[in-house]
Amino acid sequence: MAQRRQITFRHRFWRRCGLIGRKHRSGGRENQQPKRLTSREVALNTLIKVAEAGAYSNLQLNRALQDAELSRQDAGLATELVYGTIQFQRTLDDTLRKLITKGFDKISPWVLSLLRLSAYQMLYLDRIPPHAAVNEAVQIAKRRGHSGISGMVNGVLRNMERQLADLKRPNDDQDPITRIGLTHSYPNWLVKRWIKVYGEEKAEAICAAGNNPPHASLRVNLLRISREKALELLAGAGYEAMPSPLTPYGIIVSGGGNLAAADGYGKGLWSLQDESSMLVAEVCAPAPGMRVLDCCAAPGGKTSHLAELMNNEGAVIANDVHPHKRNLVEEQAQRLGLTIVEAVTGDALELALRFNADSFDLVLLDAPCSGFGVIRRKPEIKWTKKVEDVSAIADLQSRLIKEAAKLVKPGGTLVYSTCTIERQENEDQIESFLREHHSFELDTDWPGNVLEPLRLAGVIGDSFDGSVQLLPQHFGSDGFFIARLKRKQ
Ligand SMILES: C[S@@+](CC[C@H](N)C(=O)[O-])C[C@H]1O[C@@H](n2cnc3c(N)ncnc32)[C@H](O)[C@@H]1O
Repeated sequence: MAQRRQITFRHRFWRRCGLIGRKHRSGGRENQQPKRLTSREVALNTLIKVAEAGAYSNLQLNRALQDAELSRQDAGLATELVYGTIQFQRTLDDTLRKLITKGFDKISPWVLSLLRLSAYQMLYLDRIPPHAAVNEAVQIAKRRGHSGISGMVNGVLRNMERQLADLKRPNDDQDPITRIGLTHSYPNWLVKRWIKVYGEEKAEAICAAGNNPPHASLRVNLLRISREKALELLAGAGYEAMPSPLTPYGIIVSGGGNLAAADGYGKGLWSLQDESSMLVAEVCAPAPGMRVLDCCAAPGGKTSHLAELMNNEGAVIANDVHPHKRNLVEEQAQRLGLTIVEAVTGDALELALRFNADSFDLVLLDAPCSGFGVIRRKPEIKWTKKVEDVSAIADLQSRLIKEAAKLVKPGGTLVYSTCTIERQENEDQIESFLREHHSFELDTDWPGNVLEPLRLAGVIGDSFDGSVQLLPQHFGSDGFFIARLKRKQ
């Protein structure tokens, strides 16, 4: 169970993406001597909000870090504690249940979060001495609760400290679902589904990869700068930057500061985007002058990439159901100097009422999905999503793809993508759509620079059918499904 985890690694990723930053306050505040929270208290407050209010961990942590004004090192620890505790929640609870034989389910939420947070440090973070984790937890319990609670926290964690070697032994459950679920901390229903589709070995690799911190990547705006020049600029600004092996537009970045605050971002030289996500617009391969519809566009990552690939010539209608997200798309387009993007608001289920049938050369449906391809970024979805959510979202996707198809010209292209690895939302959607829509067929005519790295990595083989399922372990990028369909003439 024990793994050496780099405390500052995750923090660097989120800071680079601009999701974590220090708040700059106006003067005078230092005289008021506000009570400063420790990194563990910041982490605990965040975990409590995520558990009780269903807040997104990344947004909640960002807010908490801005308010707390921790040192870079402490912010790194708080980040590690939040992500690690959420990721390994199942395994931590399983361990705690061995020590708390009665009343585990009645423990109040904040005490449970504190126990999990402390257990995570003791079981997974070799750089933190167990006694330090216990002492900190007891101090927090004293400050927040009464002596009974701090006594209980002390008793459970000291007991854990004594049995640590035994508790860290690898899980050898005979049942592969339970073994994988407990080792990598995933719910059994999810592991069971993935074993059924991918087999035991691949399913385990998916689960392991979902616990790895994501790397930061950016997409170069080739209308403004070449990738080589962008690499030079980044190196000059203190980043370690290297070309993505997956896409000619991508750069993988480590070291340095907040990428979203960096000069090149403001000047529209690049956008922050995962490499798998970049492949979607590349598979669309839009030509300059085309009329393109992005059905579910916000915040505009793929919309802006499409417009860049079109050399800012033609039209990209970027639709999203949420009115407040329209600004996000418009801001992206403006920052990148893309004038052909028109952001609109509406339900994609009604797009055929607003636009003429058969009127777009290319329609992209980057559908809302369960998001299991981005568990590294949002670990709480392991615990919040249920099996019935997958069926409900699959039902919406199948209605969306039928509506999107109505708008594609004869001879035009429909691209369907999701950031999930669920067959029901991916391959099954395409199969059932094609069964009912004989005027469409899967299109294997993908750009060579997209196919080559996928072939080299063995992600696609001779039986490539015009769709791909990227798994998080393939390139260390998000799990994504992409299918390209052609409407027959
Ligand atoms: C996967 S995200 C899209 C990400 C976007 N394509 C990008 O690359 O930045 C899915 C989007 O679908 C939108 N959405 C959900 N249901 C929708 C509907 N019925 N009609 C239109 N948009 C919808 C959500 O608001 C969300 O922004």
